[in-house]
Amino acid sequence: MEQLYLTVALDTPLDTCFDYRWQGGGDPQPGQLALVPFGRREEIGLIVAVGGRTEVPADKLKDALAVRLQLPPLAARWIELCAFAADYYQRPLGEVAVPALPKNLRAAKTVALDRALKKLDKLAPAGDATPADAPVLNAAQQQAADAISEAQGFAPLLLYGVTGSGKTEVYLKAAARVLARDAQAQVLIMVPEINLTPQLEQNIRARFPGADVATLHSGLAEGERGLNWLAAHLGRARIVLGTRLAILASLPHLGLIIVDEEHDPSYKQQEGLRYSARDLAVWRARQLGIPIVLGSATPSLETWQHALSGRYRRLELRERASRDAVLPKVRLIDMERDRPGQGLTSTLVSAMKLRLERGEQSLLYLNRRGYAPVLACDACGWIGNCPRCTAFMVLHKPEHRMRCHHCSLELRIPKSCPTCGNVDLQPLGRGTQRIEEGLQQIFPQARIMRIDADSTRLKGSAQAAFESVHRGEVDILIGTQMVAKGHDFRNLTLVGVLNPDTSLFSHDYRASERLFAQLMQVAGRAGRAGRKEGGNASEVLIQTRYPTHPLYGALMRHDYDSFANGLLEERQQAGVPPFMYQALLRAEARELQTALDFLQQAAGLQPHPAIVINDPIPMTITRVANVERAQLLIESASRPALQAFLKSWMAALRAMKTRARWSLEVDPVDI
Ligand SMILES: Nc1ncnc2c1ncn2[C@@H]1O[C@H](COP(=O)(O)OP(=O)(O)OP(=O)(O)O)[C@@H](O)[C@H]1O
Ligand SMILES: [Zn+2]
Repeated sequence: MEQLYLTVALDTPLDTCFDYRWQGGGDPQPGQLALVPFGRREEIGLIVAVGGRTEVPADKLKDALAVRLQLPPLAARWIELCAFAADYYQRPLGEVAVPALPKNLRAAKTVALDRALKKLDKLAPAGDATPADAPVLNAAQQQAADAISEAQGFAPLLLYGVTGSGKTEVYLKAAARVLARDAQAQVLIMVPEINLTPQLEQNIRARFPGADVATLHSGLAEGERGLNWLAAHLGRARIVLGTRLAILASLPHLGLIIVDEEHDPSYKQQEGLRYSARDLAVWRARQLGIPIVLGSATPSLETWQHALSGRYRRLELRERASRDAVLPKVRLIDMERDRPGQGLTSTLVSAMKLRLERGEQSLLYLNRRGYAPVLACDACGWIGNCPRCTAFMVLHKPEHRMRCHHCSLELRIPKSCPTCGNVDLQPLGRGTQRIEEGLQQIFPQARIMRIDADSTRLKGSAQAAFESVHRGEVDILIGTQMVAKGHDFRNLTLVGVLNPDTSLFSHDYRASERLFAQLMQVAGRAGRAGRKEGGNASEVLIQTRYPTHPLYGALMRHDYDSFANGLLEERQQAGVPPFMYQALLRAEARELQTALDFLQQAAGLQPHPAIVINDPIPMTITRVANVERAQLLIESASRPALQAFLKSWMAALRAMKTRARWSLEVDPVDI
């Protein structure tokens, strides 16, 4: 028999694939997984080619140890998707494809894989229970759903619908049609946060009792994640609901992609392979020639620009869906006139009181967790800095700790000032914990709940918290952006926004886009069910020192269109994305100078006429966990030119000798 060689992609920074001899029999296919010796370890890799020849000399060639023949190969289309991502984000194929697989499948032993396959085999197919009733779509929803179903081939559609306009129903209708048309078709529905999956999952299962539904997100236990991944890969799961990592799932019969809240920053992976799941989703839809729906009340400027230029088709839902529901009235509270006590103005307190009397819920939004952002000494001016970062230690009172939000260091709260001994240390500013404490004093009878990253550390606690809000066991909810998006609160008629001003004057040109989206989203949690008999009109109260700022003006008018158009004009004049393409080279070292020197050298490697290479600068938070960090911004008006430059530049960077650790990010969002 002819000798077989496997070309295998491995999860390593070396930008190449590796050949192995295969003497094990069977019929290994590209797209299957192989266990191979690599250095001193054994690793699972993806077989990208199987052939009868290799360039590697016989004495250098090693044997592959095993091939997972029981696992049907990943489709060529899937490998192409990974190869595209690898190419675009300047990574080797193996660093994209292998980590995209669930851990259980990548294990050196096959117990977990075999068990999962057996379990799936035995699992009864989804039943034929009667689907839950769907509301009758309104005319705008119907039109949007029709447009999606009628789309032929690759069709990017922006579903631009105000908060509470019933975008979910449009997704479900479009999904139902795809599933009905083709007995194998699969639909991928993506949401930005794990917290949003349970509510939607329940909804989907009730609506599609005959279809297998699989969820994919980082909150799942390994076993379950492996099982769900396999269900998708084997074509069993007809609907896959997931967060950003689901974009790299194997879906051999994918017929429709839906990206809910497409503007959400969570779609951007911020470590390792820094990909945009939304951008990859669009690429995947194009590759497969299928429709993709990007849904949002506040589309990203990138998507908005594509809709304006006609590359994406815009479908609109201008009205709220529930009977009698209208968008809430937005009012600004001038904090110079109505001075807050405990962080809350009297206007806001009265509005909350009214809700309590009527048995309606209020939501307070403050994007800052902890008790106070800093602890200080009035006597000598000492401030509680993190010893390892250029950042303050955040006071966490219920946990009796000072915490650094950058390196996670925890310290005891000092009883007295470390410099002068003063025992009267003052917390400055307010986080969610301190607001919660104030609320308990103002409304001792009210049921108050705080939802933020600290209150929901335990697995399942976030879901439990949201469920109790939905059940009406909470009168006042205080939270960070976790509570702002997506949730369909039915009895909430007041939203109070605390302290949004800090983002108004940020040096980051994306800050106002983000702030506006956040405020519109959180405002959108109020008044979704329509006005009850004798109930309050829903309202949003924003505490600000800048009541005349145009951003707030646009917010009061619920006018995303002109706000977005205005921002796009500014961006075009300033020559920033989406009118410019960027990449960011980051370097870290013990000494800042080492990082800066590396970047300086990198900047001088290859001048290029279509590329602007800026000066290296220290990052805003320069030191994190005793590591100094600097960055270098690369820009070009042409994406292909930038891509071509990065390719050869990366090769040159890899050849450089430096003590700095570095990484490249394409389309960075935090600069
Ligand atoms: N045609 C309809 N008739 C009556 N109620 C509807 C209809 N469509 C949707 N709804 C209800 O309207 C509410 C809001 O819908 P949904 O949560 O889908 O809004 P959304 O557009 O996703 O909003 P957001 O952008 O704020 O997440 C839900 O409670 C939903 O059940
Ligand atoms: Zn720190």
